[in-house]
Amino acid sequence: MDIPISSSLTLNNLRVIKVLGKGAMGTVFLVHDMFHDPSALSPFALKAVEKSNFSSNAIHRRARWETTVLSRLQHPFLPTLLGFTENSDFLCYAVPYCPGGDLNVLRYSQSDHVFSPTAIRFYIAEIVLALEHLHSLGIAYRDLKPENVLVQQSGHVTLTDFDLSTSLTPKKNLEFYSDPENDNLQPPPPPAQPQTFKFRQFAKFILPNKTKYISNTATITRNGLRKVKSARVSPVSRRNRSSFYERSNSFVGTEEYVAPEIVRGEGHEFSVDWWALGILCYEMLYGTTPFKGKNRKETFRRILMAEPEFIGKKNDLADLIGKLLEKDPTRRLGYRRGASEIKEHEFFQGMRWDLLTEVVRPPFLPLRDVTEEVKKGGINITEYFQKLKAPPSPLWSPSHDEWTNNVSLTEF
Ligand SMILES: Nc1ncnc2c1ncn2[C@@H]1O[C@H](COP(=O)(O)OP(=O)(O)OP(=O)(O)O)[C@@H](O)[C@H]1O
Repeated sequence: MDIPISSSLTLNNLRVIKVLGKGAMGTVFLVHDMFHDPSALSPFALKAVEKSNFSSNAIHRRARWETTVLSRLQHPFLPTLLGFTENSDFLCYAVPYCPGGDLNVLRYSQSDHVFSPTAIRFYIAEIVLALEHLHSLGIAYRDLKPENVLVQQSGHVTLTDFDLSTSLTPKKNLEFYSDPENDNLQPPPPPAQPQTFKFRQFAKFILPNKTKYISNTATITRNGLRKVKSARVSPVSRRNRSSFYERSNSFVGTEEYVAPEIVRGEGHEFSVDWWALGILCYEMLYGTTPFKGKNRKETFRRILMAEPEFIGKKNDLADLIGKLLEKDPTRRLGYRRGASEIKEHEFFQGMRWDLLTEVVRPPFLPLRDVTEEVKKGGINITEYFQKLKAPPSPLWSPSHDEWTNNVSLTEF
């Protein structure tokens, strides 16, 4: 069953099934449209960013930038913007729901907390195609990590979280974009065409429940699962910018995943994503990142100085990782010819890149559906937000836009 969703969301029609996750920017809900989809056959993810968090302007810029990026994406391994709306207190946007959790959760569900080389080959190949598409649009992702690789109902991947991405190509190719590091903010253009939701039958969630923060950079879930948070360091001013080929000097990303050129504060470009891909491969293979130190300072020192350690006989995967973790970005695999260089590596020998989307038996498939959760009922998202504000005034009426600036989203 396909349900057309218009680019403009009607918040009053949305019912929250559950909270999917929270990040630095906002809360992501699983919702369904009570008007178009009363049985919740096609739930979708709604990210709500609270405008009272916009104090420094940085979150505001990044949220708008993320919607702008999402509105341009048309790729099977990247999300599409299904709808967008905002009022005085919230900015909300909808993307397809990924019921399989993220690669971090999935890795912890494996024996020994590592993936088989076959699974790594599948996931990394899809991520390479997603990054290739982003780079072709002039977007460096800059936040690749297992937590940002979600698993769709089909078992294929979707990258999420584009607020740290940036445009690196000439502005003439990016006329709709407003890079968060520039002042020129534009509202996102509507999705190119009405999107449709496919009927989804779920079997199992692998999402963690509540998380408990242990530091600025990591959380531990109830299952003892480690979840790395983005190490967001304020952007520094740009340098070394040529009119044709822009380089970003922002210091962004998750500390164990940041490339040496970012640590050094040098300008960086698309190859930071190929570095992060190397870290991701390593973590999927060994269950730990290669340069992790006791603290951020030591991690950064190791990123700059240490070589990755490989266990056992060096194979194609280890060779690929070594070439992606080249400290000099100009010698890193992917620097000269982008994704093509990575696709040509021996690890991917025999890979039918054009048929990846056709793979019907990916390594893991989400198993359980959300029927039970939907049966429990949900809450109208407008009511949800209203519950979070200060006690309503006697003059309050549901038709008024009454959200205050001080509400904070919490789990219900
Ligand atoms: N489409 C989706 N389907 C299922 N879960 C999702 C989806 N999008 C986001 N989530 C969940 O919500 C969490 C937070 O989402 P997201 O990373 O986009 O928020 P954020 O505020 O930008 O986070 P961060 O602090 O990492 O920047 C994700 O880690 C994931 O668990």
